[in-house]
Amino acid sequence: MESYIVFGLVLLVIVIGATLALIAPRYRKRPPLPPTPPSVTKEAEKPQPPTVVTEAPASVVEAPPKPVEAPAPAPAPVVEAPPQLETPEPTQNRLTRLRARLSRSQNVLGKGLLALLSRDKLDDDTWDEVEETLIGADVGVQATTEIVAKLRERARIHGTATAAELRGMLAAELVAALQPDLDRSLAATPRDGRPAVLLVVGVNGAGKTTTCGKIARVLVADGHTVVMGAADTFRAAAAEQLATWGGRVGAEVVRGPEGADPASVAFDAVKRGIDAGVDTVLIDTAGRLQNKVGLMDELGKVKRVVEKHGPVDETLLILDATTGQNGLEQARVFTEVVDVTGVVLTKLDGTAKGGIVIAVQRKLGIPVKLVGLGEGPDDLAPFDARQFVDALVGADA
Ligand SMILES: Nc1nc2c(ncn2[C@@H]2O[C@H](COP(=O)(O)OP(=O)(O)OP(=O)(O)O)[C@@H](O)[C@H]2O)c(=O)[nH]1
Repeated sequence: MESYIVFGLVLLVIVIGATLALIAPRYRKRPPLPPTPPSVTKEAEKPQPPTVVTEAPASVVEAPPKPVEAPAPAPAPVVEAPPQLETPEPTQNRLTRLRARLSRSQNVLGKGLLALLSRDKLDDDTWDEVEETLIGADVGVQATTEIVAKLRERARIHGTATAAELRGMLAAELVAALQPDLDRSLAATPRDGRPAVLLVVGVNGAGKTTTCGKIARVLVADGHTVVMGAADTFRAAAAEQLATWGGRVGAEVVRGPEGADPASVAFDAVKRGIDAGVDTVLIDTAGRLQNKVGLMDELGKVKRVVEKHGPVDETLLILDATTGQNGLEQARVFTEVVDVTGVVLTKLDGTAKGGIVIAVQRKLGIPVKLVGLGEGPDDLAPFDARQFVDALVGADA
C-alpha cells in the first residue's frame, strides 16, 4: 500500500514538473530593449509643427503648385530728353533793359541831384548839398570834390541854365568820372590755340558763384564755348550750383571732391578746356579765407598751377555794391594778392549807392566790366559809362 502511495506522489511530481516546463517560457521576463538612440528620442520629443504631425514629413510635402504667373511687364525704358539748353539774352542791350533796376540810385543820384540843381539859385549851400548827396551815394570824397568843382565851373560859364541843361552838365561830369574810354571787354578769346583763362575771385557772399554762372551765359551769348572749373571746394553746394548754371547753357563743369585742392581742380579745368578746344575756361575760386596770408597762399597757388598751361588772361573781382566802403577795402586786399584786371559789381539793384562804381574805379584803377542788377540769370550786364549815367539821370530818370 505504501509503495502505491509513493508511486502516486512520484507520478504527481512528474506531471506537475512537466506542466510547469511547458508553461514557464510564456511568463519568463523579456530581456530589456536596446536603448533608443538619443537623437531619435529628442526628435520625438520635439514639438512637431502641425503639418509634420498630421502630414508627411515637411521635406516631402509639396506645396500646391502655384498658378503660373504671367511675367511682369518690363518697365518702359526711361528715355531722358536731352537737357533743353537755354539761349541767354544777347548782352548788348541788357543795361538798357535793366535800367529800372537802378531805381534806388536813380532816386538819389538822379532825382535828388536834379532837384537840387533845379533850384532858382545855385548858391554855396546848394553846392554843399550836391556834394553831400554824391558822397552819400558812395562816389567817394575825392571824386565828389572834382565832380562838383567842374560842374560849378560849367554852370558859371554857362550863366543861367535850364534844368535840362544842368542835367546834361551833370551827366557829362558823371560820365567823365567813370572814364568811359577804359577797355571793358573781357579777355575771353582763345590765344595761341588755347582757351582764354578767366579767374573769378571775391569774398563769399558777394555773389561770386552766381556771377560765375551769369558770366558763362554772357560768354555763351557772345558766341563763346565755355568750360567752368569749380575751384571753390570748401562748399559742395558751390560746385552743385555751378553745375546747374553750366548745364543750362551747355558749359561743362569740372569739379573735385569736397575739400579737394582748389589748385588741382583749376588745373584740371584748364586741361579739360584745352582738350575740348573751347574758347574760354572760367574758374570759380574760394573766398572764405579769414586772413590775408591764407588768401595769398591759396589764390597764388591756384594762379601758379593754372599758369603751367599758360598765362591767366583775366582776373575778375566780384564786389557786392551794397557793402560800400568795406567792399573797397576787400578789393584792395585782393588786388595785392592777384593781378585783378576787371571788377564785377553785383547787387547794384539793391542799393541807393550806385556811385560806388566811380569810387571803385578811382580807388583801384581797374575798370568795372560788368554789373549785376538782379537775381535773374541774365541780370548781369556789360558796363557802359554812358548807358549807366543815362539810366541814372536820363530824361525819364
Ligand atoms: N539782387 C541781387 N542779388 C544777387 C546779385 N548777384 C548775386 N545775388 C545773390 O546773392 C546771393 C549770394 O550769391 P552766391 O553766388 O551764392 O554768393 P557767393 O559769393 O558765391 O557765395 P559762396 O558761394 O558762399 O562763396 C544769391 O542769393 C544771389 O542770387 C545781383 O546782382 N542782385
